[in-house]
Amino acid sequence: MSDELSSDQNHSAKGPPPRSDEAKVAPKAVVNRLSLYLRELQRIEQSGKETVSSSQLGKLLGFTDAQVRKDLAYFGQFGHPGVGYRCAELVAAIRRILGTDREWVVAIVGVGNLGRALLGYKGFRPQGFRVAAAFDSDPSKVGMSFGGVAVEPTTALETTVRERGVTLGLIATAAEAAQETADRLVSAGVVGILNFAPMTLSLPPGVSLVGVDLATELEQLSFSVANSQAAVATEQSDPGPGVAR
Ligand SMILES: NC(=O)c1ccc[n+]([C@@H]2O[C@H](COP(=O)([O-])OP(=O)(O)OC[C@H]3O[C@@H](n4cnc5c(N)ncnc54)[C@H](O)[C@@H]3O)[C@@H](O)[C@H]2O)c1
Repeated sequence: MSDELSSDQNHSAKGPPPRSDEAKVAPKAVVNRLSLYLRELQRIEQSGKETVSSSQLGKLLGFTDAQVRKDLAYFGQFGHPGVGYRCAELVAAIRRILGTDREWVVAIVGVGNLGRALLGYKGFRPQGFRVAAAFDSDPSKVGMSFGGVAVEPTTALETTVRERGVTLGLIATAAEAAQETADRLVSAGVVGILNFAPMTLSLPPGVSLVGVDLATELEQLSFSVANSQAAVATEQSDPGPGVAR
């Protein structure tokens, strides 16, 4: 995911309340890990376990216990001596920090291959994201329904966004249409945009932007694989301390 989070987190009346000072200074990598902690804690809760230690949580995700404690310390004190973290309590706290302790109303613009897949994804709702509208400029797609959401013409975008209280927009249009789509969403009241189109968007202050680029993620993966292979090769060729080559 690209690092395009707006530095201005000044959300409008429709958005969440301002986050704590601590949350504002947390690096993006820490915020990314919060989502991972949340997912894992929810799984642990579902398995019937009520508490978890930082080392157990870290182990499940491949992090050290120190990393878990340090990340969470950005936002407050959540552990209990001799108990660890109470899962339900930490889930609630992380949801509050991430702003997903309330429902976000989402619109998807561009109902092609990606837009349809996103509309069909059932994982948004449980995390607090309700997809309430979908738009496409192709008249042949208007009226079709995906994941229970009817596709509307882009001419209805502003009216529908306002009427349904949409606050987040997800752009899955062709790249050329992305900026205009973003401008229209923002003018209709959207305060955050998740952009899948391969296009750098320019947005006014107060509107948050996250770009998703799976090619970048694959580059990160290839970098990681290449480096761990190089590390293994070095280890295998290293005869160890005190051994003359
Ligand atoms: N970020 C990623 O990792 C990633 C992965 C896949 C695709 N993408 C990008 O996501 C976008 C969608 O990909 P796709 O495979 O679904 O493409 P697609 O061609 O199948 O779908 C694009 C849809 O956008 C609609 N559209 C075009 N202009 C529009 C406008 N002005 N308003 C509303 N709708 C409009 C088209 O009618 C079409 O239905 C593309 O920009 C693609 O490059 C990004």
